[in-house]
Amino acid sequence: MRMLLIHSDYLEYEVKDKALKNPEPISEEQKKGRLDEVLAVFISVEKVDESNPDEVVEKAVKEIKDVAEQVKAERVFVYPFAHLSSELAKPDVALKVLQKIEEKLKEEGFEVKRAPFGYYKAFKLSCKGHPLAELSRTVVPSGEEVS
Ligand SMILES: NCC(=O)N[C@H]1[C@@H](O)[C@H](n2cnc3c(N)ncnc32)O[C@@H]1CO
Repeated sequence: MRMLLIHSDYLEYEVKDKALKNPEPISEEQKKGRLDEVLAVFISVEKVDESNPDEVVEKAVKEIKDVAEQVKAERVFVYPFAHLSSELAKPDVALKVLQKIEEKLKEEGFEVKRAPFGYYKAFKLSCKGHPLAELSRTVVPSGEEVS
């Protein structure tokens, strides 16, 4: 899994078109979303993660929590982003992984939004620009190597 973490004044998105034949069903309300004072986490779930999705969820949540504590962010935006890897996991595995990351971050006490899966979306992002505002992390199941 590849993650790009951007500490932001805000992230807002608007769903445009379907990017998959069967995107995640969403309500009218989910077609637009915004969070202020947020750690935006753009995530590409990778094929290597399919060998142990639950473990990669645990590792990702640990990394996100660690960065959020460092930058003092109480909100996290989980954003599916198929552009950080050339070896993507299948959509059904990727969606489940992203849903579990959202759920675990909420259990940790964060306010969390997750952008809809399987769509092209317009988005606006305001990066804060401090030294820890732009970070990347890679997590893989144990025993797998990072390519
Ligand atoms: N920016 C627009 C977009 O990325 N759209 C992506 C994601 O929302 C989602 N998606 C599909 N596979 C994956 C994956 N392995 N990891 C993350 N998202 C995925 O499906 C869309 C088409 O790939």
